[in-house]
Amino acid sequence: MASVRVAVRVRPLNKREKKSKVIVRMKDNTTSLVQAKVPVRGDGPVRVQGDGAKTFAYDFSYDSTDRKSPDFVSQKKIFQDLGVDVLHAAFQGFNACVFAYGQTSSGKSYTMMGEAADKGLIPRICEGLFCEISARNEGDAMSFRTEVSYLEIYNEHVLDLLNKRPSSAPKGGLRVREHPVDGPYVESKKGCITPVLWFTVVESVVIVRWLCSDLSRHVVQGYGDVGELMATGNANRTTASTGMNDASSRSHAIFTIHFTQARFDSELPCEMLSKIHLVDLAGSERADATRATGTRLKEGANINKSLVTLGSVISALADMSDKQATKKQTFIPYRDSVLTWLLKDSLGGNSKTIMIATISPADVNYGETLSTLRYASRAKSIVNSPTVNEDASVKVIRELQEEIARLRGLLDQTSQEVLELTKEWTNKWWETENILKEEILALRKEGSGVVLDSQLPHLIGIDKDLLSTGVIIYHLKEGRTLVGSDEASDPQDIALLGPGRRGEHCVFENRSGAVSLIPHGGDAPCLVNGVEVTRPCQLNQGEGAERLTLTPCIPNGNII
Ligand SMILES: Nc1ncnc2c1ncn2[C@@H]1O[C@H](COP(=O)(O)OP(=O)(O)OP(=O)(O)O)[C@@H](O)[C@H]1O
Repeated sequence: MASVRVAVRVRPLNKREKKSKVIVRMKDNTTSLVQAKVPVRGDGPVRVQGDGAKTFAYDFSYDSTDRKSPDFVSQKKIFQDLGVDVLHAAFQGFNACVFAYGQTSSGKSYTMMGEAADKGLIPRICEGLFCEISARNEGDAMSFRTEVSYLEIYNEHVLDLLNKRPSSAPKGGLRVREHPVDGPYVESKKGCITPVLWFTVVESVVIVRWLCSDLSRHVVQGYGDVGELMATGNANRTTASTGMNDASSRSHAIFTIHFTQARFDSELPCEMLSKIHLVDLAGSERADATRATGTRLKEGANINKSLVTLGSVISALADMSDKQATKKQTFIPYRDSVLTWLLKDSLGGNSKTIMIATISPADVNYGETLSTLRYASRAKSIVNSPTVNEDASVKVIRELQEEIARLRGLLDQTSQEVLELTKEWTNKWWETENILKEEILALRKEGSGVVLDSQLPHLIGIDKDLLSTGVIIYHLKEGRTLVGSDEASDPQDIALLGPGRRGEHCVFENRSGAVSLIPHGGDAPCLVNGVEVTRPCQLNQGEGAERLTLTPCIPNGNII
């Protein structure tokens, strides 16, 4: 979201205003209209207006009344404040718009186009654009393309200022249509859209698009090209001498720079398109002040009509921003004039927009100046929603590439997990197999039970607790297997735990599979099938296995 930024500029008194009083004061970013005693026209008797100073705050207040004053604001300063921001926005891929608004002869054309000796914002922005392009061309692998178009809206008709051949201009002017994504554009009156093949070359890759606009677009390579086109367009623009201005613009003029940047970013195509609209509006005028008749009067009426619509659009957008909290929808009358329709994106849409309100310093223009300042103040509340304009197909390619990369990552991660799980499982499998092999023990399922097959004589320790599932197998190795606790002087093969254990409890002697129990006697009782033995005795294995009780430590032990 970005609010429309508003600057107010006051020009010097002109020769028609030499007897007038200066009623505009500027301090920092505020503009004040001081008390004026001027006759106000109306149906009734002439009144004198002057109800105290009115002060407004803007983003910038530019005092250009007196070149000798230390506060004088030059064309250069205005470019530095506003034009540089427009260029930043364009290089970031945003649309931008600067429009000059104000009564006739207040200095709109001077601010936007300027004079040969004192260039205005449009030529300075173009110069700055090419300066920045050549600086960037040296650094990165970015490719730039700049095209310009220049149109005027004269008596509600759109005319191409760069292609004014009578044969090419449809009667009634070019028509404005609206693209669902790109917004309003200009096409031919007949409704047939002439496609134009458009391409950019980035590192030998050609990106091709069809453009559908009958408004001519001119590829420019440097400021020299733009300068020529500007001169052609300005010469073609409808101007006339009026009672207020010797060279009054009788049309609204829109100079548009279509700026495209293309490059490969980590092997992905990246293309940004920015539209910079630089608008010099015709000025509002009073027929009595301009002394217009005939054609000039009709022009003035059309100019005023479209400016009234512009005012309504600004008002509605400002209302909408105020109501934002209540989320109420407001109807914006964009289509009520060609001007507001073409500027739809710039006003409340996808653009970073700046309004320059130009005013006269003279008391005779009090009413018009106050009205301009009020409009400018309203415009400050307009909130736009600029977004970086990426080429749609390039955007899809990038999104798909990103999706592929994401899925690849996921696949790699899953494969790694599968590998690890397989390895873990294989290791376990081999460990179990080895244990089984080592102990020459096989598990065999028979009926509802499990049979332990072992070729070595062994003891099975069964827990006294019937619910316990713990079964321990002790293999009796060839030779002697010592049974006792850790209190014995020699380390014991089978360790007894619990109270009443003796250091050396008994010995199992295995001689080629024949196992004998050798008790130590005394207070280390050994029971075979419940009968205490005090001398060595042979034990059976398999079916006739004995039940041993080595009190109290191996609670029950069977030798199989
Ligand atoms: N800041 C300024 N410094 C010096 N002269 C200026 C300035 N602004 C305007 N002027 C002069 O005032 C006159 C009227 O200015 P300009 O033609 O720019 O007004 P405008 O608002 O575009 O008028 P219109 O709406 O009738 O086209 C011109 O002669 C111009 O040179």
